[in-house]
Amino acid sequence: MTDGNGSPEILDDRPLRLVDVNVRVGALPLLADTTVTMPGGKITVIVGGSGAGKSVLLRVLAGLIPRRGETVTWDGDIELGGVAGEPESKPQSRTPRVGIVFQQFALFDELSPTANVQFGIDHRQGNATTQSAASWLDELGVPANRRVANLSGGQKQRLAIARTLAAEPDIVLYDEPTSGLDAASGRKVAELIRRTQSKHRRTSIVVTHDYETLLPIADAVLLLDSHEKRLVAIDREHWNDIPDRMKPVATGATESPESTKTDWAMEQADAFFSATGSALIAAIRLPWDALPRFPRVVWGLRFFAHYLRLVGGASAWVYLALAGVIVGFTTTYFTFRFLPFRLYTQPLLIDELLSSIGFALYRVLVPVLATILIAARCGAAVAADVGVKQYGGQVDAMRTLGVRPTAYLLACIVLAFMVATPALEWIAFTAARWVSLITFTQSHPSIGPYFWEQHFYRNLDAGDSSLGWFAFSKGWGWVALKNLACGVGTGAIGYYRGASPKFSAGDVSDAITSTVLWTTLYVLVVHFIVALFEF
Ligand SMILES: Nc1ncnc2c1ncn2[C@@H]1O[C@H](COP(=O)(O)OP(=O)(O)OP(=O)(O)O)[C@@H](O)[C@H]1O
Repeated sequence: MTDGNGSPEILDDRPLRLVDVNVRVGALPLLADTTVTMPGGKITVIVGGSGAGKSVLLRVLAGLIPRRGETVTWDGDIELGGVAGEPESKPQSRTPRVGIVFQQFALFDELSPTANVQFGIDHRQGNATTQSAASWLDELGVPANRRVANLSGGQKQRLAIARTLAAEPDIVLYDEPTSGLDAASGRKVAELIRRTQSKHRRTSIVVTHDYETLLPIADAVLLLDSHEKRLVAIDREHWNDIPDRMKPVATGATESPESTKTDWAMEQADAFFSATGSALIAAIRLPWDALPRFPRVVWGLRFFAHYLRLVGGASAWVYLALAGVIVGFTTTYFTFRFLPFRLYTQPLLIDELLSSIGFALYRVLVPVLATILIAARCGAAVAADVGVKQYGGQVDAMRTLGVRPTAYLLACIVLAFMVATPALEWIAFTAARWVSLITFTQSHPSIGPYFWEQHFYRNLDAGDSSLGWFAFSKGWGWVALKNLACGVGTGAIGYYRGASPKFSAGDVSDAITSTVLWTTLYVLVVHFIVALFEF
């Protein structure tokens, strides 16, 4: 949808209207039967005491909280643009899009400032080229050649604003835009919001308790009254009274009544069944959700490269090679070292033992060891990456840009595991067979490497060894099956544990721990089940 100039049509003059909206946290209301209109093309500042529910309301407006959310629930109507029933209301040509500038910025740390803005541009509504990423950075005064992690708080804030505006939303929500900034920087951010709002004509809604800094840029002010549980419009002549009306919510006002042991047990059982149900649904949906249907192919490839580096990077090669060295040495050295009645049995069994070692390493030991190590190391890495993105708001930022997080994250993670798991296992097996050869020739100097080679591969020989042992030997299909089943499952568990709601850094750490637990258990079960059919 574009205007006459080829730029996307912006529904800039449409009001945002809440009709009979109720918002609850658990059983306790934050908003009750609230009907209010926020003017289109203007800045509305929503103020309220600490804990009144401003951030929850903003997330409801951004579409980030479903009506029947886990803790927060809401009902009523939110009309984004166009007031139903009013004669002057224009017909709505498309669903208006809401952009949000998150309190904690929600920037992609692994991308450059330019790439962060480009992500917004590439996922905007409509295809017309308007402003480039470089000119957005220039306009908002963000250095392009610095890592995102090294930007100051104010620069990150401006970059977050640039990314949100670059996606050309119809309505821009700002969550506590001056929090964490000193008074001078706060004023600069307020001026910036005013300036960009005048230039880009978006309906802007700013949620804050820093009324002193943000009231000067307000066209309208709403107070989130925590006693009446309503949004109350404050006329300009009463703006001076706002500090008196912004009482913090009394401690315990939103706390549940003291819970009993039975309640606690019920909650735990509820949480268990709900988690099990979600896991089952996720497992059923996995083939569909993990299909690489990228909204933009170039971004799909970028996320794939990121996860391939994370899962199959150089440190993983070294890790798996070391594991191969250890398993290659122990199997070869100790088999002969502790052979009973060695003097008599070794001459009889030496060739059989070598071919058994080769078979066991290739079909069982290296696959089990490698996939367990991959599950722990790479599963944890993915859970940490996605967990930080969930906690830091990047997953929500994707949603507000109209991108399903599974499209880039889950699909790319699963693909990365499908590529990296066989490659890492090949590294482990290669290390194991070389070390087995060295160990054998060192411990049996009179026999030599030719004997080892003749017998180590005997049970694996598929008749064509010209293209390498891993993929063209007997039973490689079983090895590949175990690799893929373990890789896909590990990636999916890491993603879903990371993407579950996170309210603290501790939740991220819990997700990593539980990922290691579940992925390693899962891998053991896969090997057990496959072994029943394989042997
Ligand atoms: N997921 C959740 N689970 C339980 N309680 C929640 C959740 N999210 C918000 N709350 C509760 O809802 C209330 C409103 O929270 P919210 O973060 O919206 O307040 P706020 O007005 O933004 O406060 P502040 O200005 O201090 O950030 C608080 O009592 C908070 O503890």
